[in-house]
Formats: sequence, C-alpha cells, structure tokens
Amino acid sequence: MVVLSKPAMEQFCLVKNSCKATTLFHDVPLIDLSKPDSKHLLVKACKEFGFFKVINHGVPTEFISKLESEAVKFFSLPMSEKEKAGPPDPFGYGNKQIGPNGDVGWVEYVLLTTNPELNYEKFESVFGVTPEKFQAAVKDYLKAVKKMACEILEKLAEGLNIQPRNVFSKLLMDEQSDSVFRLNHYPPCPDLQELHGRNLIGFGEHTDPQIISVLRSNNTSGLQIALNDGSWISIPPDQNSFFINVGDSMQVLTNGKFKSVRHRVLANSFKSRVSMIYFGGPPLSEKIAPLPSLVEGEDSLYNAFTWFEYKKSAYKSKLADNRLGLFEKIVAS
Ligand SMILES: C=C1C[C@]23C[C@@]1(O)CC[C@H]2[C@@]12CC[C@H](O)[C@@](C)(C(=O)O1)[C@H]2[C@@H]3C(=O)O
Ligand SMILES: O=C(O)CCC(=O)C(=O)O
Ligand SMILES: [Fe+2]
Repeated sequence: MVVLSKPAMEQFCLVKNSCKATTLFHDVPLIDLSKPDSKHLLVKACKEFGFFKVINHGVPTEFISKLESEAVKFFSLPMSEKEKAGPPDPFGYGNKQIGPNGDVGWVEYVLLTTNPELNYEKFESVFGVTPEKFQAAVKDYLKAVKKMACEILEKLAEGLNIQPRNVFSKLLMDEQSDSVFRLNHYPPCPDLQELHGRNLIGFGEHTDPQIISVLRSNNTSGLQIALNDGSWISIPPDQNSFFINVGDSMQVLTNGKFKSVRHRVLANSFKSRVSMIYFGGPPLSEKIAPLPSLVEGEDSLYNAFTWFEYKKSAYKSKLADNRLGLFEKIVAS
C-alpha cells in the first residue's frame, strides 16, 4: 500500500470537489457500432461532447483481458525493475512525472509507439522475463483497436457527408502513422480521506493532440470530462465498452465542428485504476488543416500545420495548456 506524507501530497495537484463531478454522469452518448444509424449518432456526439462510449466494437474480450493482465503483472514488479524501462524519452516507463515540462500526477505508466520495431529495446526491459508474451498481447490488442478506430472514422466521414470515406482513417492506416499507446496505472491513495473534500489529480486536465483516442479501463472510476460550460462530470467506468475522445487534430480537420474534449483522471482511495489508450495520429509530414468541404461558406478557423510542427509545440507545453491556441486564425469581424 502506498501512503503519502502530507508534504509529499502537496506536490500533487489537489482540486475542489464539485457537486456535478461527484454525481456520476449517465448521459454519455452510448453508440452501438453494429446499428446502421450509428454514423449520425457518432457525428452528434463528436459535436456535442467530443466524447462517447461504444459497444459492439468487435474487439475480442480475450485480447483485452490478456493485455490487462500483462499490464497488471508489469506494474506489480518492484520499482527497481520497472525503472529499467524508464525514463520515458518520450517512450518507456514513467512514474508521477508526465511529459517533459514539470506536470505531475498520481500515476505510473508505460508509453510506447505503435511501431513495434521502434519499441524493441523497451519491450526487452518493460516486459522482463516474457517480452514475447507482452509484445504479442500489445500487437493483437492494437490491431483490433486500430481497426475499430478506423471504422468509427469512416462512419464519421459518411455521417458528415464527405468523400472519400477514408479521409480520416487513411491517416491512421498509413505506414508512417505516428500513433502512440499508453498503459496507465493509478494506485489507490488511502490518504485521500484526509483531503477534506478535495481530490488528488491522477492525470491532469488536458486535451489529446492526435485525431482520435480509444480508451479502455478496468472498473475503477476516476475519468472526468469537461462540459462546454467548463464544469466537470464523472464518467462511470465500464470495462466492457470503449470510450472515444476527439483529439485536437480532428477538431482542426472538421474546422471546429467536432470538439477535442478536455478530460482528467482523479485518484481513487480504494481501488487501482488501469487504463489502456490508443492515440491515433497522422504521419509526421501530414498537413493538418480544415477540410475544404467542411469550410464551405464559413471562415477557416485554423492555420495549416504539419503534425510534426504540432507535436513539437505540444512537447513544449504544459499538460493543461490550450495547444491549439497557437494555430487559431484571427478572424476579422
Ligand atoms: C505534458 C505533456 C505530456 C504529453 C506531452 C505534453 O508535453 C503535452 C501533451 C501530453 C499528451 C496528452 C495525451 C497523451 O497522453 C500523450 C502521450 C500525448 O500525445 O500528449 C501525452 C504526452 C506525454 O505524456 O508524453
Ligand atoms: O487513464 C485514463 O483513463 C486517461 C488518461 C489520459 O487521458 C491520457 O493518458 O491521455
Ligand atoms: Fe488524455
């Protein structure tokens, strides 16, 4: 059990409990991917929340449970073993430090590129005695999750009435796609009871920079999303579904029609939370700009940038920064 002394606790960000955030939000759009009308519901959810939950997703339960159990095994190793796979540069094992600019959270994690060749060394140290088993579990899981992400992106293109239907999914399918995979472990934090109505941040508020993020967690709560009025709502966990986030790049491609959702994770007093997130990104050289067919008759809200340029500036930012601000066009009124 991890017990934090008061001063140690103070280095982590504490946030006030708000009423809305303590009641679980049961109106998250729930979309059945097997239904023919799902494309319209997907578009609606991306416009309203930039966040939704999917069922009938086609990812075999076996792939999910195998990877989760490998992740749990890894996070249960002694710290000295886990640290052999760190520090995250940006890939590898990290503990409490998130990114290179001083953000901290009550979380440990493994960050990997989805290109298995580039992870080879990290796999050796991360996955210790049986790297092949862990590597195979990651590979099976990612293949299935990427397929689902592409199906969602194709339905979104259809729902928006834009051609070709692979306009978004081709960015993830590209061999050079710069996608990332993350395993997060939020240990229980028993000292939370002493915080008098405040919460300890597991993963600070932010938006994801990529196109789409696919999140699966165990049955421990903690994830919150911000509504348009800035209030936070808690998302009930559901280990049988996937949660989908619209990322910054998708907000730009749709000229702001889809919202890149601000989200965060709060630590839990009693239970560990384990989450696995695939961040589908474009190739580094890809120009990201509002799609002409989505701008017709409107102002283009963003200046074009390459994914490389966006990432470079993202890695200089703090987690909570509005990274898209730098690329917004100043529109004359
Ligand atoms: C503070 C940071 C961590 C992050 C890189 C950054 O400089 C700003 C974006 C962060 C984020 C959020 C979503 C994903 O978890 C992540 C892997 C990503 O692509 O952007 C993280 C980055 C990270 O942890 O390295
Ligand atoms: O761990 C989670 O549930 C979400 C974490 C997250 O938002 C991220 O890693 O970008
Ligand atoms: Fe995120």
